[in-house]
Amino acid sequence: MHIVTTIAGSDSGGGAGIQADLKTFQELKVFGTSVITALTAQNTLGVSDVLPIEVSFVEKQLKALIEDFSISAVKTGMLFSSEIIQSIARILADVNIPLIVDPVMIAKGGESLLQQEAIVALCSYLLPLATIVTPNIPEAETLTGRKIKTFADIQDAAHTLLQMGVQCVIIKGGHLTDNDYAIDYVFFEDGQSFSMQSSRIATKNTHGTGCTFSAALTAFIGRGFSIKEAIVEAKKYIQLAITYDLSIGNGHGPTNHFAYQKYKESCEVIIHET
Ligand SMILES: Nc1ncnc2c1ncn2[C@@H]1O[C@H](COP(=O)(O)OP(=O)(O)O)[C@@H](O)[C@H]1O
Ligand SMILES: Cc1ncc(COP(=O)(O)OP(=O)(O)O)c(N)n1
Repeated sequence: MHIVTTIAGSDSGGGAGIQADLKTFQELKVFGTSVITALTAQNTLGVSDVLPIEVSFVEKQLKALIEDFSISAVKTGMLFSSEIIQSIARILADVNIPLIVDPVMIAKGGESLLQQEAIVALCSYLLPLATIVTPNIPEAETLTGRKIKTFADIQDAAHTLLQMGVQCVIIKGGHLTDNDYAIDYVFFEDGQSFSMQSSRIATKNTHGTGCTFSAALTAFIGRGFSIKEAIVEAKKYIQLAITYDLSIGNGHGPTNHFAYQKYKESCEVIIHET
């Protein structure tokens, strides 16, 4: 059994964070373990409060897992503070486990999930350890300090992130809503790149899409897929999870984790080598 770990915040509403990650891990047949960095009081309408976990206790959770399990991939989501980032980076630097960093910053409703001053720590301590980083467009803008409007801007941002020491950058196009397609752009440290295109689903139920995509990626990497295979399969997982979305709650509903195993053979993702 492949064991994977998520280091992230809890979403009481179950659509994002730790809960989305563990549901994805279960569907993709890996054994999920977790390190909780913060509790959020959250539902489909937004985040009403955040309670960060003490740094020493975040460390204890991660050390407990590393001491006992042979972990085949780790992902990070909501990390909240510079102190939490530095402490987990110190521990992860001593183990050789593929690391997927989803640089979660702001919830859909605009509430902050990462303190502003923690962005420097993310770039200095965690990104150099990352196998893959998965920013959406606003996150890529914040990490690189540059506006992204064109494909050339996306390429520039990816190269800046690669220079920070990341091996592979995926800039997700979910926020580029002026397009009939949801296109994600992938760049590797050796200069290779490709884009993945799927049809854009017209729905408001996209709570937790970023968490779910990066969790699927972590599960496939943990199972031993190549980085490219894992990225394409994770794109199929999120495409189907959004296509068969769940209208739960009164705001942005969650994605559907049951869709992938049922419909994966029929899911089309178009790859363009660039
Ligand atoms: N409406 C949509 N239809 C299809 N795919 C989408 C849609 N919205 C987002 N995606 C996909 O979901 C994944 C997560 O992207 P995004 O929503 O940009 O992340 P985040 O939740 O971090 O903002 C990406 O693969 C993106 O292309
Ligand atoms: C606890 C927690 N972690 C992460 C997020 C953000 O999730 P994301 O997948 O980026 O989805 P939306 O916020 O866009 O729905 C979160 N809300 N809570």
